[in-house]
Amino acid sequence: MPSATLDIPVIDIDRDPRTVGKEIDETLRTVGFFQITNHGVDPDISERCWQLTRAFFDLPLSDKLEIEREPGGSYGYFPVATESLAASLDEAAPGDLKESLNVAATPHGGHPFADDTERGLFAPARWPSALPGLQGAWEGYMREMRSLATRLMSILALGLDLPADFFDDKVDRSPSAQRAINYPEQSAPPKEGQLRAGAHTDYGTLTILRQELGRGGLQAYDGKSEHWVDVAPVEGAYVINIGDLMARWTNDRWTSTLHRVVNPDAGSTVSTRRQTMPFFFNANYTQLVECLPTCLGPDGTGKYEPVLAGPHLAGKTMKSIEHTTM
Ligand SMILES: O=C(O)CCC(=O)C(=O)O
Ligand SMILES: [Fe+2]
Repeated sequence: MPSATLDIPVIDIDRDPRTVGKEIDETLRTVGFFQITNHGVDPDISERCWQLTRAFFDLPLSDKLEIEREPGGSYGYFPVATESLAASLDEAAPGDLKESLNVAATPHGGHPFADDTERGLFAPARWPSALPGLQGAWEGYMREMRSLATRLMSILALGLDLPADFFDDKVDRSPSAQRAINYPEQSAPPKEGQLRAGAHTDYGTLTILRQELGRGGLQAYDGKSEHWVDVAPVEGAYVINIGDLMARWTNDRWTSTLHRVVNPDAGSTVSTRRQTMPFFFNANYTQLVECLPTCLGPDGTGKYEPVLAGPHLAGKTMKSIEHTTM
């Protein structure tokens, strides 16, 4: 049952970055989710990408399967129910009622890969021959997302009392990923325990999600009241949350909040198809993630062992695909 106890704020980020950083710090200590407006993303680039993505999901399955995820890979087209996000938290669950398209960031500035896992996180994208405009539209949108993510990281740094450029050299070769999800109409009832997206936390530093106006379903978990709370779509806004790596980096000052996407009411007379586009931003593959200097505990230490960002991410991603019960 959704509850009104937890407020998911809408934050105008086109103000003094230090003030915005402090508001975000407050939010990430409690809710873990917020929405942003005045974010500067070019609306034409965003809209073109959104519409072409809808056209991709409308293609015949055979055209989409042309770029199906390769065994062992984490990019490309995932047909309905081939991934279970709850499995990333070791919960056995049926596959999520969604299909998705997943594209890796292009490598930045020709840096050598540390190993094959890093190479895999930057796997070259494949595009459907039936929709030639899709590649250009996605590349433009991913540039917008990367620049917004970098700006947000600098606001987050200020919120943590760190210099504005603190994260710059720690995320400039980030193996980020753009994903688009289509949650189709549900003509048959879901299986027991089957959701549009099972309860999970995100894995990396930051997620920037565009969702569809008037088609809800995303819910965040409020640990205090033990209720799921709707993240209602707001016109022109992006939903922002942090992932596990960022929570670890901040020594749990900030929360990587559990979230899920619930099924629409059965027998709805209006369309319940829903599209979203989350952009997952990460830290550089070889970045050592150890407690930030402003987040140390009272005894001057952090509670977690340092980890390398890349292998931490790769381990989580594969779990959600390999442990899906179909
Ligand atoms: O589609 C949504 O609203 C959320 C999707 C999500 O949480 C994810 O893909 O990690
Ligand atoms: Fe998520």
